[in-house]
Order: sequence, then C-alpha cells, then structure tokens
Amino acid sequence: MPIITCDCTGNGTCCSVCKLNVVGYVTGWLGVRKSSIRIVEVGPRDGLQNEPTNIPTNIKIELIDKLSETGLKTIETTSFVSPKWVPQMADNRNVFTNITKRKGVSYPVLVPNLKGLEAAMEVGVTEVAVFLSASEGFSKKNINCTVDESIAKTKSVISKALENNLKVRGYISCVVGCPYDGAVRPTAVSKVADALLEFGCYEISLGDTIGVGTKNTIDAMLLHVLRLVSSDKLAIHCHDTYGQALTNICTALDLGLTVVDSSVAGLGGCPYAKGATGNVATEDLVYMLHGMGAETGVDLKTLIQAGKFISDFLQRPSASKVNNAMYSRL
Ligand SMILES: CC(C)(COP(=O)([O-])OP(=O)([O-])OC[C@H]1O[C@@H](n2cnc3c(N)ncnc32)[C@H](O)[C@@H]1OP(=O)([O-])[O-])[C@@H](O)C(=O)NCCC(=O)NCCSC(=O)C[C@@](C)(O)CC(=O)[O-]
Repeated sequence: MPIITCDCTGNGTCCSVCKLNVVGYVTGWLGVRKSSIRIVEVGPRDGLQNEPTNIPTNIKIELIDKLSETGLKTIETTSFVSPKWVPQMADNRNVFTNITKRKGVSYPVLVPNLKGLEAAMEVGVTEVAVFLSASEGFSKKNINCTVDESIAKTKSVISKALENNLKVRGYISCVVGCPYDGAVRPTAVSKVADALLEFGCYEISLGDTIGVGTKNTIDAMLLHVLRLVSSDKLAIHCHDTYGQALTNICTALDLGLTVVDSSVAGLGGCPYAKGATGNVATEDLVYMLHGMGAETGVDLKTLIQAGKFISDFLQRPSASKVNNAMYSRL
C-alpha cells in the first residue's frame, strides 16, 4: 500500500488525509470516553524475560493463571526464542502446556523464526507474535540481522503461521528511539508496518522499547503511521523508563487507538535494550482507563492480587503506583 504523504501541519485543512487525521483525533478523543479498550498483558513474557534470576516454571504458570482470572482477554505467555539469547524463556513449552487456558482468552507467544514457530505449533499455540525493529542497531542486537533481513525472514514465518490458521501479531520495536542508533524516523516505522500488514498481521504493536518517547515524538510517529495504517490495526506498547508511558498512551488513545500493551506490576525490559525498565503497569493503566469511563473488562482488585503475587516472589516493591496505593486496602 502506498504511503500517502503531504507536508501540511496536519491541521485538517489541506487534504483528505489530514481531515481524516483530525476526524480521527476528535472521534478518538470522544471515543475513549465510552469505548472499550483491549489490554494486551505482556507481563509473563516482556515482564519476566529480563529477570536476572531464573523464575521457576510453576511461578510463571501461577502468575498467568492469576492473570487469566482478571478479565484480561490477551495474555502473552512466553517466547519460543533461542535459550542462549533469552534463558528465562527456555521453559516455554512447559509454561504454555501447563497454564489453564480460559475460554475467550488468547495466549500468544513470540516467535522470531520458523524454528520457533514450529516449536510453538507443536504445543498447540493458536496465536504468535513476530517482532522486528524500526532501527538497525536494535535489530542486530536483538535478532542478529538487519531490518531488511528481518522483514524477509518474517514473511515466511507469517505465511506458514497463516497457512496453519494461527493469528499473527507484529511488534515493531524502537519506534521513537533506539539504544544504539538514537532517534528513529517515523518513516522507518511505517516501512516495517507496511510490510507486516501486507504479510498478514492482524495488529501491529508499536513499541517505545526504551521509554524515551514524549507526547510530541509519539504524536509525530503515530500521525505518520496513521497515513498508512488505520488505528484499529495498531496497538501502543510503552516502557516507562522516563515516566512518560501513561501520557504517551493517552496520546495514542486521542488518535483513535484502542489496544494498549502493559505489564502487571510494571515488570519488564528487553535483554537487548540496556537500561530499559518495565512496561507501563497494567494496574495503573486500568485505573486510568476506568477513570476515563473506558471499558476494559478487567477487575482491578483481582489484577492487584496478581501483581502482588509476582512482586512478593521477586521480593521487591511493585512498580505499579496503584498496586502500592490500593493493596493494603483490599
Ligand atoms: C532470533 C535468534 C534465534 C537468531 O539468533 P542466531 O544466532 O542468529 O540464530 P541461529 O539460527 O544461528 O541459531 C543460533 C542457535 O539458536 C538456536 N535457535 C534459533 N532459533 C531458535 C528458536 N526460535 N528457538 C530455540 N532455539 C533457536 C539454533 O538452533 C542455534 O542453536 P545451536 O546450534 O547454537 O545449538 C536470536 O537472536 C533470538 O532468539 N533472539 C531473541 C531475542 C529476544 O527474544 N528478545 C526479546 C523479545 S523482543 C522485545 O522484548 C521487544 C518487544 C517485543 O517487547 C517490544 C518492545 O518493547 O519493543
């Protein structure tokens, strides 16, 4: 699909694309106040993958089972990646096989290549997530190939997954900043998004992997990508390293996105994005969304209990302000 370009200020006057953006902006803003927001819980994967000490399989299973009781509809469970690269995810088969899969809940897993997809299919996975980067530096460090090589490799993974009736989500990392390359141009994001959509991803999660995004940079990136991809095919994935995640999520909601990734207890960080702290805490996200009058289907108290469970196991306070404020009063 061609990228529609224009050089106006996006004020909705010069062309249909901008009018669309302004309409999207207004309806997005109004929409959130009554629409439902789908939360993609990534805590068991993005949250735990970077933990330095091995987390026993039974603890991972118990966390996922607790999250399944909260009303979350998507719980990312594990990764089928090289154990040499991400040892914490080495028990992927055991975790996926032994969780209690709740009706109506999806349990996607990350796969970087055909080997990972085949291993995931062996244990009955029905949804996978491929993951690429908008920046060369992170692509090389994270999946050991260039952006173009990753696009080429991913095409065969997605087509094999679709042939086997699996749903495929696509992640794009470093959508505004890269720990190795610095600032990332929106055009680099839309290039990858265009490819993933063309290959058949049902949704693209735009990851501020190191949490450097601000309202302006997230706005600029989204306005560019929205020229190419409709908001209903996009998700926002914000790490909270600089405390900007909730603001950046609101920016995305105001532009019409309705899918947000988050991590229970604010766990997380990528082993190949040094210094990146956790995702926005799911508890804080749910509290904010409910305060806006948006529906999430999530029971905050049950979620807080799940966050407390993993924080207690890790023997450190939760990164969720809502958890810390509310737990003692449950
Ligand atoms: C992609 C590779 C494998 C390339 O790694 P490579 O070394 O280029 O691949 P290779 O084909 O040479 O294989 C190396 C070894 O890994 C094995 N291998 C190969 N593939 C698999 C597999 N799927 N499952 C299990 N084993 C695998 C393969 O068999 C071989 O084993 P050996 O012969 O040395 O014994 C590696 O770079 C890798 O696993 N990277 C994963 C990195 C990762 O998981 N990062 C975190 C997820 S991304 C993220 O967190 C960001 C995100 C999504 O949250 C969004 C955001 O915040 O931005």
